[in-house]
Amino acid sequence: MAEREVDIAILGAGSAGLSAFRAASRHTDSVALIDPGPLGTTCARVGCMPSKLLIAAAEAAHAVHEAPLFGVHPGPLRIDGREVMARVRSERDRFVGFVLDDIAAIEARHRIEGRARFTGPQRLRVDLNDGGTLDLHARRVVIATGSHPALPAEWRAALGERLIVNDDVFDWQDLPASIAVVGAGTIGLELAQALHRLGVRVRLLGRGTKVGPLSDPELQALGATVFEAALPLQREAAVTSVEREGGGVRVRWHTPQGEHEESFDLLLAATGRTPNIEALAPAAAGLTLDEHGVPAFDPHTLQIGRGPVFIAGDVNVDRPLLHEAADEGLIAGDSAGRSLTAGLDALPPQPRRTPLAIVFSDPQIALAGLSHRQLCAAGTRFGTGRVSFANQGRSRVIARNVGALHVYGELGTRRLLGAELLGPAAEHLAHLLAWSIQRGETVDAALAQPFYHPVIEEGLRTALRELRKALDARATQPCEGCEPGE
Ligand SMILES: Cc1cc2nc3c(=O)[nH]c(=O)nc-3n(C[C@H](O)[C@H](O)[C@H](O)COP(=O)(O)OP(=O)(O)OC[C@H]3O[C@@H](n4cnc5c(N)ncnc54)[C@H](O)[C@@H]3O)c2cc1C
Ligand SMILES: NC(=O)c1ccc[n+]([C@@H]2O[C@H](COP(=O)([O-])OP(=O)(O)OC[C@H]3O[C@@H](n4cnc5c(N)ncnc54)[C@H](O)[C@@H]3O)[C@@H](O)[C@H]2O)c1
Repeated sequence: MAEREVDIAILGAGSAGLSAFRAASRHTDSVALIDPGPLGTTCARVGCMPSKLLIAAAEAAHAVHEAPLFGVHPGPLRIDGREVMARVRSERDRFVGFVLDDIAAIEARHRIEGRARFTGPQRLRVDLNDGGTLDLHARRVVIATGSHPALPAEWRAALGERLIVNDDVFDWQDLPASIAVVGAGTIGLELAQALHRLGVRVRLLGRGTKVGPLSDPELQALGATVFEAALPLQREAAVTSVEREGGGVRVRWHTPQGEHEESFDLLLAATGRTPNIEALAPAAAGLTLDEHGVPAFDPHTLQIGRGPVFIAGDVNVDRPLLHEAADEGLIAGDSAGRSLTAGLDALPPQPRRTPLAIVFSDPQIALAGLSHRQLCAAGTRFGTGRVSFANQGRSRVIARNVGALHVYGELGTRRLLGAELLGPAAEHLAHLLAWSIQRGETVDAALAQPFYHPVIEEGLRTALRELRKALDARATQPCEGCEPGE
């Protein structure tokens, strides 16, 4: 068995691991980047990029479908599933290719192709892809192993290859005729709506009342109404049985309205993700996992306790988004590198960006800064500025006048704290809001910025004016609808 010593071992060459490698390499040349593959990152291979490619095709189909509203009649819509999927795959491959080029540019002595697990606090065993084994002594370890789809084991046993996850969708040669999508979180909503718009018979089953990540009760209720109108969605749907039926699947579920059953070609499980940590044998490194299956860590150093192990990206479950994974990788790699000389006890905390999350549904959903739930949980005294997009000028002009925006500001300081929205151009409005929040701006400073006419940002101005009124009147948010203890 081969043996080796390194200063820093990085487990996983995804978005977090690659950032960690770059940051760690500024401190020492003795860095090993370990991954069994397939390489190319979740984001580029089976996540952000291919899902947005599928959504882009769906938006094109939807634009044709909606064109008669403007008096434009393009003729019968024909969707060629093979062509749709060919573009998704080829553009996906292009994005993956860039990542593979970056990895290939890393000197071979730094790269280890294999699957790592702990055998001791600073010891790793790597099952090499070539069949060999490597025992590695690493002074520091960065865990950046990502996550995998979580799905009920009994569904896999019952459905075999008819049960799919997001990874499978992006390798399709053609679109299926029908699909049940279980889980109305971010992945379920994005993929179900895209497939629906591409002519696939879809049924999206959400087990709760909520659709997507909105936490503001008013917006949650609006979101449920909007998405129930936009696609075949059933909420409070508990799947009671799944079984093979001919070449497809038979799904039965229960809702407050009664029992339901329907047949589909496939069942797509979009039921959340599990961190890739158990297989690392964390106990061997002395790491204990909390109820979410992750060890306690400092989000400003990514250090686990005061030990030699750091954890970055989706594997720590904290902020499972691409830009956060990249940031966390940088912080973890840098902290691990600094600790080689500075020791493990007082690593400098590094700043984090204002939270920002966007769902590419239609209408888009976005959260910036602190969510309504977080503000309630912290007992913050805040006011809310609201705007509906129903009669917002530019939104109506382009027939995208669906949704609403809530912006939260602190009573007293008048600082913007957070926002939640569902509506047109939410991806852009959320950036403006996140940037203002990060700069520590008050509602008055935000309103002093220029607003053109006629633009969707004028809706944001209306919400800010409403917030100013609420703060002037000292009207605080009573936190109605927040669950006890939140
Ligand atoms: C369908 C979908 C759509 C998404 N859309 C968006 C979006 O639009 N915007 C956004 O911001 N985020 C999006 N995300 C989330 C985003 O993709 C992730 O947050 C991000 O890719 C996480 O990066 P990571 O480095 O933590 O994990 P990964 O990129 O998954 O990297 C983990 C690496 O660890 C390796 N590994 C695993 N186990 C071991 C081991 N034992 N030893 C060594 N290596 C190991 C794996 O092979 C992998 O290469 C989406 C995710 C999905 C699934
Ligand atoms: N646009 C984006 O930025 C984007 C897109 C996709 C994914 N992501 C990231 O990936 C993460 C994971 O997404 P996700 O959709 O897998 O997780 P999620 O937590 O958003 O949604 C999972 C959903 O599945 C439901 N669920 C779980 N078990 C179920 C069951 N047995 N039956 C029915 N429903 C069940 C949950 O109630 C939840 O609503 C997101 O939190 C997000 O950070 C981001």
